[in-house]
Amino acid sequence: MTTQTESTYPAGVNLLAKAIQSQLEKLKEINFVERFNQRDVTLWTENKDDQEEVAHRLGWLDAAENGGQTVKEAEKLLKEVLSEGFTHAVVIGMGGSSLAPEVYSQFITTHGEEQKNYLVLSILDSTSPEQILSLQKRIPIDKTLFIVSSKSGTTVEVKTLFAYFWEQVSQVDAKGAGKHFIAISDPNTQLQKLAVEKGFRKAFEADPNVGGRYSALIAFGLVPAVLAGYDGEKLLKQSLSLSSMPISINDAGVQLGVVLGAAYASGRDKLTLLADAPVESMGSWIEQLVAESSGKEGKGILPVDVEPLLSMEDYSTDRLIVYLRADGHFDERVSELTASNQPVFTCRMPELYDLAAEFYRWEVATSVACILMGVNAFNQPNVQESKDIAKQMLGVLKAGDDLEITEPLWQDETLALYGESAHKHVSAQAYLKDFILQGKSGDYIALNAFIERNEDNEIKLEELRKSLTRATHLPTTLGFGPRFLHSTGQLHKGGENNGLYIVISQDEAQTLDIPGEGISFNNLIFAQALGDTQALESHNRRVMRMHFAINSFNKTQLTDLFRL
Ligand SMILES: O=P(O)(O)OC[C@H]1O[C@](O)(CO)[C@@H](O)[C@@H]1O
Repeated sequence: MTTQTESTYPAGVNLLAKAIQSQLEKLKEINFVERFNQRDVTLWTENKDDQEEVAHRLGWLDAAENGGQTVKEAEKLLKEVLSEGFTHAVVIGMGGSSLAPEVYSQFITTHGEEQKNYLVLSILDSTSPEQILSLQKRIPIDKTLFIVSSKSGTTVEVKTLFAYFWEQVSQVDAKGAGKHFIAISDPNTQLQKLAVEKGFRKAFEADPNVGGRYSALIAFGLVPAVLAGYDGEKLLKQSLSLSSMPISINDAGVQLGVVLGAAYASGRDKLTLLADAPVESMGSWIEQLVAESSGKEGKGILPVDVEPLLSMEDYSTDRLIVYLRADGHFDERVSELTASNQPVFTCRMPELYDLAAEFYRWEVATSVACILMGVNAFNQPNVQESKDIAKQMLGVLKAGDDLEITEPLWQDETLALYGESAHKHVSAQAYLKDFILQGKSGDYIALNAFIERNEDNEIKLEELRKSLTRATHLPTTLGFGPRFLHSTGQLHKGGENNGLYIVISQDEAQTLDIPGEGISFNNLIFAQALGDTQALESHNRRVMRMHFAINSFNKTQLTDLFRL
């Protein structure tokens, strides 16, 4: 085994040198390298049942070696659909089943010269009626291939979005609807059965020994990547360049994992991601991987993704900055951050196919950081809670009953506020100010918005993030629901109790029914917002829900509401 000292680490993290050294000693003490190479599941948990699960979650270590057949089948599929005139593809999936495809899709469009035979790939991971309809407007439905992706095959968003698009496709091609759909799922799931029943064009079986968030280099990532124009063999080869076992203490993934662990041990638990535009989506993928893997048992690394650029004095001292560098746009900013005493680690991705190695680096890094933190990187014990509450609410709505909603703290014709307050106030501003000013050093503010994820809403919420940090010096996060429930949702409930959660829900202008369910997507997204709010409350989190009337969110100046 090679020994390593902190001096082999990049200068950007010199500030963490002592902590890095002590994490390296910790790894040596536990005989990490040998045990990792033997796939010793006790590295992650002492619980026997959990160890059994971990044993079925390490398949990602062999993904690059085993992916050849999937790539061949995906290439054959691409040829076939192109020859039949298909031009577009849409991934219907959540979390691990959709975030890597989003990264693949974004990065290749910035390398147009490498994209020869391909389908225009979009991702649908929302139950917002507006978002579903706006995607539908952007695709020629008769020339679109729907990729229904779900490891478990039972995820509610995937099932309902499939039902909707199956009906839409059937209206233009009643007999041949199945030809517009493929499935990616573990063997023998409900989704695999559905694919047979409905005559899907193809169903890919994913490796069941790989968890959702570690699936970028198996069928869930590879099939959409090939359809988007990547050379699948090249992706696998690039990933192999980093992933050939046995692992060593000097490997890029181990190094990043040690930095994450050292930052966490030094109280820098806010992993601030700075990403160049071509790889901006990589931030969401890392967010899920790191938050869902580490955020449990009162611990966790909080990814702070797509944060608006702040003045140097607004960056709190609980941060580690990681720069995802594709074109060097943020080089100057990185110098400024380093000069103002922030540790910065840079991941370089100048070439398209660097992506594959980068996915692998982060998978190793996350699993190593979790060992150092003493948490199991491969389970998500709190994800089910919001889903259960939402399911129970949908049962109530299906039975034709009304949901029981607590009295608002405050209400006018555009907005209602729900939460707890020690004081009575006469304005929404005063309640919101009280809520935010509970924040103290080490806390963060999370905006959990169950609305359409589009540019206008992103800009609006970005402005709010900026003004919240300016006033409080706290980091902010932004998650669109239900997408974030499959990502940071685990950490919100299972991690440290240091978040202030602002849940945003709204009445949407248009109603969109879910075929065969007797309820609408409007009901579903609302139940998901309420379900998550209640799950957060049950963990004694500080939560304020803002519910907007139809069209009111668009018209409200959020920074006026939050006058701090
Ligand atoms: O692929 P599935 O089974 O639909 O799950 C989607 C996502 O949901 C989660 O299980 C948790 O919400 C993620 O870990 C996973 O990536």
